[in-house]
Amino acid sequence: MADKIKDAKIVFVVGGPGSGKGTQCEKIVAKYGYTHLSSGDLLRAEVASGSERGKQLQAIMQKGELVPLDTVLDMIKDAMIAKADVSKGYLIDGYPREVKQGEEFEKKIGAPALLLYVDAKAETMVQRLMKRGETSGRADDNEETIKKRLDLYYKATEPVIAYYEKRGIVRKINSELPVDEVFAIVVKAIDELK
Ligand SMILES: Nc1ncnc2c1ncn2[C@H]1C[C@H](O)[C@@H](COP(=O)(O)OP(=O)(O)O)O1
Ligand SMILES: [Mg+2]
Repeated sequence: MADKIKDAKIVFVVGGPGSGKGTQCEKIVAKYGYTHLSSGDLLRAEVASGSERGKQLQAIMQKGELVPLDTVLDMIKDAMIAKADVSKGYLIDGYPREVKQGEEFEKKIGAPALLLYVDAKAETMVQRLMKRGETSGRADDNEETIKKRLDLYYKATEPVIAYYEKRGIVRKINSELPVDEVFAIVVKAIDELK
């Protein structure tokens, strides 16, 4: 099973909260038929199921903290295997959140072909999240948690970008631009893969 995954392209989509990862992933799915796996969405689905594990996860996410590494990785791997027969590629959205998560992913699943670095200014991210919070129903889209998530992003996740930059697979995407202009840059990066 894991062998099948190895043949598909793996794209890490990394960026701060509210930078526009989900928005761009949706467009990539429509154009390229990739499988979109948002670690946050997988976790929120577990919370919504009302399971005991979900309750523990919710408490962690509400504080803006990172959930245990193995939990997220197992969920991603299961979801990848479930799509292995039909998937042309995988968008791993919101993961790795820290360098260690990237290392574990590569040990258990495979190496990414590309890292899309969705880059927006902190003020932009805060504005977008506050707006999204009006309708998202997400427990972490509030001012206090947003600040913690941003701090953690700069501390834990930015080193991930530096780590993969050394391998030459990082493409920086200016996500301050309007959605379609951002996507035009994304398309160039993905087309390079072929
Ligand atoms: N380029 C862009 N210009 C303006 N708004 C954008 C944008 N990209 C995303 N948004 C909006 C859509 C959402 O309401 C909010 C957060 O986007 P998102 O895709 O949910 O971010 P993420 O998945 O990185 O947390 O910002
Ligand atoms: Mg998202």
